[in-house]
Amino acid sequence: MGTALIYDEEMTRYKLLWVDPACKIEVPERLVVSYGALVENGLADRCVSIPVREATDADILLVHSEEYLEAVKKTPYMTLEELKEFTLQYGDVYFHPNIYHCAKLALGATLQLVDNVMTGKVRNGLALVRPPGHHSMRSAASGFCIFNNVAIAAQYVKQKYGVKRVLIVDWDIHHGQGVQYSFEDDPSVLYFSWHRYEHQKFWPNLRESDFDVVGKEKGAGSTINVPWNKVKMQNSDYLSIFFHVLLPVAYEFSPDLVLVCAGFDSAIGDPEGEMCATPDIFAHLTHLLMNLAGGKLCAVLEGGYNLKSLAQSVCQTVHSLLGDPAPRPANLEGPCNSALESLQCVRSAHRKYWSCLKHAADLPTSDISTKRIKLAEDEEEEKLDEVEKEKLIAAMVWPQPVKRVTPPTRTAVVLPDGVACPDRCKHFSLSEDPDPLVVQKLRENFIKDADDKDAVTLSSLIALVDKMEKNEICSGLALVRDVSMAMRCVAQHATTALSNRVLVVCVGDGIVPHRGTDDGKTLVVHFSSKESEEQECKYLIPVCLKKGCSDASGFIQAVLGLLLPLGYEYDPSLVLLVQTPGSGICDSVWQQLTGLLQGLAQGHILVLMQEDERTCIDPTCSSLLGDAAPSLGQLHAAPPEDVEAVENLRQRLKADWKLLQTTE
Ligand SMILES: CC(O)(O)CCCCCNCCCN
Ligand SMILES: [Zn+2]
Repeated sequence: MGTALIYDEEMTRYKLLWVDPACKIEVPERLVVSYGALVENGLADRCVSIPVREATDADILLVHSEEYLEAVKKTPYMTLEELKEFTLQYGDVYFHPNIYHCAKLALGATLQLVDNVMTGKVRNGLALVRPPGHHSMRSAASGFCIFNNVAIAAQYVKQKYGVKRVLIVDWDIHHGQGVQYSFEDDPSVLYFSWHRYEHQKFWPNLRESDFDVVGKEKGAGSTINVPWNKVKMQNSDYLSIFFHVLLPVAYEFSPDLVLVCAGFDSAIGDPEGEMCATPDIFAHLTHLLMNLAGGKLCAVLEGGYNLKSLAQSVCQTVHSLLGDPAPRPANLEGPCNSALESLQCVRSAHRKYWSCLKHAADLPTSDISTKRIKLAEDEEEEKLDEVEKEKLIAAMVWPQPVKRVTPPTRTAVVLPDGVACPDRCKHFSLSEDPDPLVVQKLRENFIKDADDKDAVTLSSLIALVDKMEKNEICSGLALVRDVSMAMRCVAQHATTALSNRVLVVCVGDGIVPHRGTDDGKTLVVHFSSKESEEQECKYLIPVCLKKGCSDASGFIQAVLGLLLPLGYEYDPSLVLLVQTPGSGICDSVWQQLTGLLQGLAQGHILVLMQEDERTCIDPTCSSLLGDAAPSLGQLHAAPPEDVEAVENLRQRLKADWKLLQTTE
């Protein structure tokens, strides 16, 4: 299934008609450069183009009041003076004779997107719209927003499709208070937002944007606010929040649909956000959400005011929606102290609502709520000259995102004779006889007692890894007689011949390679149900889960809160995913794991399985080909000893692996 792109240039036909410093950044060029970049990069053509429609009154009244709608309906006939007058009653927003029309198109575009995703015409998509929506409230426009596109879309799918649970991820740098107000007592809509806050000093300066506002009555726990109390947040800060707050809760919540308030003012260079996360981070944020809800993800443009980082971030998002491998998450360090403080506060505030956070630490000693009051007092803090600051931010530079080309072959498979090659995959076997030298070396190192068949298989694997290195093949699956031997051989080849870093993920109680773990060339993470005799060290991490990998909840929480942070910080060039017999892992969990790991190593993942594991071939290939993994359904609480085991591991390893930190 494809990716929808919904855009109409009519939405560029309104703009600010008078002087207002607060609104001057919201310009038509935002859409022009975004759509232009998609066309220029050949991305628009790869999407399914869906036409916009005008939202109806009924659509708008799903969230907004009649009196508000009636008032907005009058604006097309107002004079300039009347528009200015009308605008004064709201904050940081402007009206224009054509903005009501455009607001109906923005909402209509959003609803077209959710209709096409919900009816299975497409898997996911992006609605490139303005005016944005997440600040507008039942009876008020706010923050450039007229109608609350995403909040209405959530009500719309609940009403029209009987959707039980909707996750809204708001990665715009402003708090979408309009969305929060719409669902604060509604447990069926989980609203997650991070936002520049600076202890309530940043717009919209609301007390209810802080981490301790979690929703009301039945909705308690279904509002997650992550305040950024400092600027210059980086990729590591954003990923830490995904790994240790959003993803664990999202998997426990198990939404039927994911809506994204896709604001890109959280990217570097933006005058509003003043953050330092690079556009390619949106490749990962998108990818990490794409295995939820069976892949049903609707991204709707909110903010983004640096025309260069906006266009790049939009392209990164669409690349990922199309299933293109993400660029490697280069040189991540740990979250900064301020981000850690927010992370700990949010996890602590939600401890009692989400079993995945049950073991979260208490509020940090330096309780940041007191800072809120103190800082609010000394308002006259020196304000950097606005113009100077804007010049500095506009002068920010960052590396051009790497080109994301999908290799000619997406997935190659090495199978025993007589096993059919799954469709869409390419059967891989050695074109010519194995190089005698290579075989000789293999014999010496790995296959003393094995027969010639092994030699051919191992030579095929080496050839396959070489083609992945050259980006001729993206990913691979091999069914082999002896997974441990194959694992050691591939790891050895990849680290020596190709001088790469290899992340080896072992699932099941097989044997793990000890080689390479001391010099950091290999990082081995081994999930099993048995206490390991292996000596834990920085690069050899045994994860012992009571029920092994058979308990979906315990396992997926270990993947999200432990394996992904390790993998992203390690940043391998190849991922080796090995399933040893008796792992007990079920297909859908295995597919989630395979899907999530493809965010690493530019998607270069080689899966090794025992040759008699025939049933796993199709689900594994489906995931390697970029199909979304099936939803795991609502997860019950993980076995307490597993949550504890992962928590203890994190505490022990966080000195070496900064992305594992969850407390100051
Ligand atoms: C969609 C959105 O969240 O990006 C809208 C942001 C509105 C910002 C209002 N204040 C602007 C102050 C200018 N320095
Ligand atoms: Zn914003």
